[in-house]
Amino acid sequence: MRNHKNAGIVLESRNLTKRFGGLVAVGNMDLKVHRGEISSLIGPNGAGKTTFFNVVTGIYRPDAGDIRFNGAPIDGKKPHQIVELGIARTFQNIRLFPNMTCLENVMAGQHCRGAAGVWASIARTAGQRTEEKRIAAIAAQRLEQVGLGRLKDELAKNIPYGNQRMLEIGRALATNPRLLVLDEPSSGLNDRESEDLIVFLKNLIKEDLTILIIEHDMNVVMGISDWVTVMDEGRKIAEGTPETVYNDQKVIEAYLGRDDEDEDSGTERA
Ligand SMILES: Nc1ncnc2c1ncn2[C@@H]1O[C@H](COP(=O)(O)OP(=O)(O)OP(=O)(O)O)[C@@H](O)[C@H]1O
Repeated sequence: MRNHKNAGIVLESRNLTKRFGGLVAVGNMDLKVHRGEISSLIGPNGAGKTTFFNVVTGIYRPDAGDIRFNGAPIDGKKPHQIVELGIARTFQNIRLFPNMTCLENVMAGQHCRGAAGVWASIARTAGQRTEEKRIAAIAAQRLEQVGLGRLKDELAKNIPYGNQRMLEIGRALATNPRLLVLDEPSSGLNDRESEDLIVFLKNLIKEDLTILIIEHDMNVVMGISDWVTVMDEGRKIAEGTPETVYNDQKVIEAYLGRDDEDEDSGTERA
């Protein structure tokens, strides 16, 4: 049985389906994310994980099924509305503004949340200057939190890759989310950076935050997750504690492919 840290369900999808033409990228996905936990979504390439995230964060409308955030339906809402409701995300391929400073990148995250929008803020009308200062102060705090305070005036394109990943997380945090959705945050990080990321994320959930993460690195998955859901070919094929899932035959087969390879090599999947 699952031993929940907290009984509340932050995010729930029921029968969620997204098709691309004849391809069922996500099919009848039921998923529950519990408050204050780190839930991982794993599965082989093309399993439908990012598509699931894209539906949750409003990039795609689902073809069927529904999604609830804190009990209220969110399917069909626009990405900025979903941010306003308290879901922030990062992307598999880093999406920063390369020619803006680190501080400006994090500030942009908050502007996306505000009613005025980023373009109005860039225009810097008199009435917005105070707001601008407030936003800069919050952004500076978030930069410190992700360990990049000293780089605030550097252009995003000039900082190391691992720092860019943390900058994206800082930008997401600046929207003050209740649920942080991270698409392969350890991708491209070295072992040391991945370990630091695990510690960082574990500390984050102590702040009453919930995390849903797509992750390929099994060391990260095992080290971080309270609960793991496994997708393959658009479907949920398993869920449970990291240990349960890691030893699940269906999961081992999904990672190895469905040919009759050496069965002992199941422990090598990652
Ligand atoms: N915009 C799109 N148009 C058509 N097909 C798409 C689109 N996005 C994803 N797909 C297809 O949907 C399926 C699921 O893709 P998705 O990117 O969600 O998988 P994934 O589990 O995130 O994979 P990976 O781990 O490689 O990122 C794949 O077959 C993919 O080719």
